[in-house]
Amino acid sequence: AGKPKLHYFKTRGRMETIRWLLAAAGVEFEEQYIQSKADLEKLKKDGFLLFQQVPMVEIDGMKLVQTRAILNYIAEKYNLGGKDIKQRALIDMYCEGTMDLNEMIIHLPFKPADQKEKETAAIIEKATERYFPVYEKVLKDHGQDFLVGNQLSRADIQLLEAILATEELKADVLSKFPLLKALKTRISNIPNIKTFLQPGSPRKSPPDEKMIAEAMKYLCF
Ligand SMILES: N[C@@H](CCC(=O)N[C@@H](CS(=O)(=O)O)C(=O)NCC(=O)O)C(=O)O
Repeated sequence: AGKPKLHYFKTRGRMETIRWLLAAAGVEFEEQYIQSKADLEKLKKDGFLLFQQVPMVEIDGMKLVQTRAILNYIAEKYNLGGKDIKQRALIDMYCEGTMDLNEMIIHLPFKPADQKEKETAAIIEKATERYFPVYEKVLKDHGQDFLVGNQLSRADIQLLEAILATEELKADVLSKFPLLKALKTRISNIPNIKTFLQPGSPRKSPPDEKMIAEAMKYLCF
């Protein structure tokens, strides 16, 4: 089978975590950017979008949609989903938490300008009062280099993505979380992830005003 092909906008949005997992697994992928309403309508008309939505990933002869389903497939295929049913349950719990935080962050740019400051403060509050304390305690109690078992899983990768996105909102957000700081350094230095964090990789930059205005034209948030 050829390389996976990702169908989405040239933005982070819901596709960015999929890019992270594929990159961490060392899997090269192609991207077909949706750059107009017509592009999206064509995918829908051609019957490629099961629920008329993107992300859509062409992989192993399938056209997968639904972000979680795509992430689950990639994690399973590339051994990032845990070794047994209990590890899988922990990984699912931790990933749902980081996806809840990440969901707030990806919707922030679409909030009205006069609500941005309040919304950003709410995200920082949730990150530092609800989410990061959980992962800090997990690392403390688990006593390993990774959140689950003693090997890299999607839980570590998705947490790193959420940490970096939160730091873009407030650079010192990890100031009270030494174990998360150490995890960030460890995971960022894993070769495939280090490469993904270098300029020129498929990693997308934070959304800018122009991108948002464009996306608003054909997205219904
Ligand atoms: N539950 C879906 C939601 C997908 C979704 O809402 N996609 C939006 C684009 S984005 O919000 O992910 O940027 C879409 O295709 N909207 C077009 C439409 O719904 O017609 C998932 O997780 O993939």
